[in-house]
Amino acid sequence: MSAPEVVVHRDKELMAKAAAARLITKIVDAQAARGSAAIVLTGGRNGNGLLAALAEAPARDAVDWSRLDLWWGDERFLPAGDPERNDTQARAALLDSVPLDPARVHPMPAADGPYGNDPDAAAEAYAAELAAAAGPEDHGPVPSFDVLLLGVGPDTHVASLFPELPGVRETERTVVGVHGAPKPPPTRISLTLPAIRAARQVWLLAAGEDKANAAAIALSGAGEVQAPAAGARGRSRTLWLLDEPAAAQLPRSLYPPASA
Ligand SMILES: O=C1O[C@H](COP(=O)(O)O)[C@@H](O)[C@H](O)[C@H]1O
Repeated sequence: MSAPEVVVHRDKELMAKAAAARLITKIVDAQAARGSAAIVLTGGRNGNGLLAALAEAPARDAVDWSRLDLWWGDERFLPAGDPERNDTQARAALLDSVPLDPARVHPMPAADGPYGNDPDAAAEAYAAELAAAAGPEDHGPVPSFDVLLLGVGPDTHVASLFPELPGVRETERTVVGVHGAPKPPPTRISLTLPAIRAARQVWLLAAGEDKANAAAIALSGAGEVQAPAAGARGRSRTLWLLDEPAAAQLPRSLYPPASA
């Protein structure tokens, strides 16, 4: 697992634009090297901000959208199309405006879908979908995602892994149903830390002063059960993309001066 690297941008708009540019480059490189790319999307303000910036970026046309696999790191377990679902928000921010192959877009099941109102069955089904997409070259029953995006909550949650809840302690399953999440809605589906750690690169996004304490805790040696963001690491790279307000409580030793 890789050690965290920190990049700080002036404000959240610049952070979103820079992250979008970085993601376009990663996708283009992966498609050139392997024919396709696999990305895991996150919900939340910063994840959606990145997608909106990507939609606006002229370089988005460098991506072959038909050779891109999209997965989700977590989902709010609500009916399909609900405005609070992460996939609904991602479609509005970017996905509806690019020529994706629908067969390569893998939303997590909805609460009015084939598993009914059973998030555990829905999580099991998503784990099976991931396992079916994994090949012998992959590291376990999930594909080797090129980039896995994560927003960081003010309480250090990532995906829908919240401090001290059972999901963050999971060591076997790749996807779990989440019950009683402290952030609404209480019922969710989430990748687990073992699934997150199968990604080549994990990028954690945090902007705004309400994220400063979470970033400082997670980057200062906290345990992953108390601070799930601390356990989110990529196999080859773990990148924290912050704006200055979110980085305000970090020791300066953690990042070089003023990235643009
Ligand atoms: O509920 C969620 O929250 C986190 C963080 O969101 P933010 O708005 O505080 O940035 C998000 O990463 C996750 O996907 C989402 O379901």
